[in-house]
Amino acid sequence: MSNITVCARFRPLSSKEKRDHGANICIQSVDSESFIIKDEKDEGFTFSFDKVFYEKSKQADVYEFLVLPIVRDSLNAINGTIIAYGQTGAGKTYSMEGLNILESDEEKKGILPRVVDGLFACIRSSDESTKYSIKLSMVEIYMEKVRDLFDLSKDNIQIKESKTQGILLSGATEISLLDPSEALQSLSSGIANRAVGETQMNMASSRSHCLYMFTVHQESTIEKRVKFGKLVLVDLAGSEKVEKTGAEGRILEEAKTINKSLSALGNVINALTRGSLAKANHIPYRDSKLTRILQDSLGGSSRTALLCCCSPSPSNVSESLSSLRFGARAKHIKTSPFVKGDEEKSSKKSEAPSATRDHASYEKILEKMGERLNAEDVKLLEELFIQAGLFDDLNTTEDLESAFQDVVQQTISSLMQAVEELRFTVDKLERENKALKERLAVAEMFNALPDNGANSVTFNYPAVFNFGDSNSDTGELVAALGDFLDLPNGQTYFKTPSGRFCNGRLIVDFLMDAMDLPFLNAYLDSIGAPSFRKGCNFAAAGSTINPPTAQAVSPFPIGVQVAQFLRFKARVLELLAKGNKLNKYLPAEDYFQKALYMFDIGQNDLAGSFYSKTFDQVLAYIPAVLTEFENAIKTLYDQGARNFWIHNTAPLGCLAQNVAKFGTDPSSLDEQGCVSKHNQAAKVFNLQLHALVKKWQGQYTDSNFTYVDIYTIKSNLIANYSKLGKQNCHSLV
Ligand SMILES: Nc1ncnc2c1ncn2[C@@H]1O[C@H](COP(=O)(O)OP(=O)(O)OP(=O)(O)O)[C@@H](O)[C@H]1O
Repeated sequence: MSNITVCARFRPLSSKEKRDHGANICIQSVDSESFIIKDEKDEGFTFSFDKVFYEKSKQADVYEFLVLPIVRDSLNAINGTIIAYGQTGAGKTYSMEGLNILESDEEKKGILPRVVDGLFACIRSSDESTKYSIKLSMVEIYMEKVRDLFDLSKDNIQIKESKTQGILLSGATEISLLDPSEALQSLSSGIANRAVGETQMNMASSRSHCLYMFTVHQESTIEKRVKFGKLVLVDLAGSEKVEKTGAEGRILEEAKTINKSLSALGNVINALTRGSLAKANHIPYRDSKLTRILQDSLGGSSRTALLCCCSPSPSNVSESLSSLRFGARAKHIKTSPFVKGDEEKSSKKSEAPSATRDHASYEKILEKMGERLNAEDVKLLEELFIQAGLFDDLNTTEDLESAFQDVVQQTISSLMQAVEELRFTVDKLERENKALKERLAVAEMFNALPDNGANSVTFNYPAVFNFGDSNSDTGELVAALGDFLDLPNGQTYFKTPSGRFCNGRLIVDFLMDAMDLPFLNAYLDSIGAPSFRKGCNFAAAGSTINPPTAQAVSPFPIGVQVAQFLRFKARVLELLAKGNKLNKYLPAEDYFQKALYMFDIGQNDLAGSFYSKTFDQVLAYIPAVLTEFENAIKTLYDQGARNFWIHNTAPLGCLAQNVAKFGTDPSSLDEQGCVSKHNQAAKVFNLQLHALVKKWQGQYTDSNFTYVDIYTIKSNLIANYSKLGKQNCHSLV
């Protein structure tokens, strides 16, 4: 007999997924039956199904391949079932119903309206000697209760089993369908009664399993024969992880019930796929209402099709993988003669009067189990039977065996689920632990500072003298080169290129704002009448601490910037002494002592060395860079500077140019996609710089040194880049 037909369907990316990950997808098509999916660790898994419907597939393709053959069979009295499986928002309802069940757009129509058209078309074209009638029932399984969607007062429909008709829903409303448009109206009113909740994953997420059951009744006037074909379409509730949806309270209970019934479906599929062991392998249909109703479809002689709906987005890859694995397992189910035997067994069971209970056999079995198990386990099993209410159902030795297997299976599956949940928790805790350790390291770094914390930072300086590179260059390099930057530099705040290598403001601009001081003018930008009253900026893009070498350029290394400062100071003092009328544009004499001296430099020393040095050589180079820094600080101190802010170096490995140059091998990248070695070098540099700042504070006791941990601030921005509306982290360094 044939296997279940299993297909995978990938919907197009949603707008949220596009916002979070751009156009990235985690699947790569191999052909119309196979594809490769890459998980979070970039490991690829190949899946093959009867057919794969990619993002551009049409609703009609899905119907024609997966459903139409089953619709045709149902008119030949062969039962058929079509199941849509997948995470919330993966496209199950879209595949089943289309955008709206009453949608007349031919392209977007889902499976259901096509089934309706298909059934009526087949009937119209059949020969006149056969009379057909179609009936429709619609139920949903919500919180393990079967509700009639055509009559909500029937909210706990019982599932029965008949020897001739198989599984039946006792008392469920059946509507006779006379034509396609009436059928669609009936479906639409049933759908409107579905329980829908709201989760973060999908605003209109269906929280129940919905079953559409068409019964095709046919009567041959020639053969005087009556036949039935049952066609069941199942739109399952979402298979997502509870943790991801942020479910709480009732929604959490719903999610747990959904997950339980879906894992029961998985267990039934697992048990069925064990093939020849089937005799010894009890199929736990009774573990959930869903599996009990689908008993005929999954294990009987009906034809079954499974559509695994998935998102192609990397953000949903673990859910997609679990849906695909479910589909891959289902592919191995064979409708086997054993299952028929099992059915017969079940029907015998329901017919057996309870008075014939065979307690002697029951005890005999327990005795037999005692030969294999110790007394404590036998006792435990007895208790489990009582808890599961199995005593009342135990009529024969076979019942007992089957109940025993049920209990064992249930215990195994709940243990497996517990292991899976524990694994997930361990993973989560490990991740949290790692993040906490990193935060702790940073906090320790800050605590070690003699003068740390926002409260101790004084924003009370008459002027600022700044030294640095492009991070704080407000026009120095552009003035030096006599060059202009084009837009987009300056476009978001200044509305014109401002000499900054930035679209808007730099950190130094925000700091000046916070200190109620005007933006700093570049030392060389002296055309017009720039005011240097509140300070001066010597930072120039591309500059380093160490002097340039044949391998590394540096427009104005820190030594030159300090020399420029000395010249600036001498000139100011000279002009002040002359009582020049332009003095109002110059700092007052005492400002040189009261001012804040800011430094944001060193990143180019590190990043530049990676072009000519090995990682170890870069690390070995750091002390020389810091010695040069120390000389600059000493010169300024000797000149009367007393307030110093030292910015450490940002995560260089996240700079776009470093990723492009040094990050082509994926193993060189960290979890954020940044070059690990560059970030490690920045951390080593920062640790040594931090120690040096502490040394200065001890050495220059009449001064204030503040170490500014820009690395951590930027790391946090990078880790949260998507929340800031950025497509990657590289624009944040
Ligand atoms: N193949 C597709 N083409 C275009 N849009 C799609 C496709 N599949 C799904 N969508 C859209 O994606 C969104 C989520 O799909 P849908 O509601 O079908 O998910 P679901 O799996 O049924 O979720 P739930 O389990 O919560 O019911 C909907 O807006 C739907 O219109």
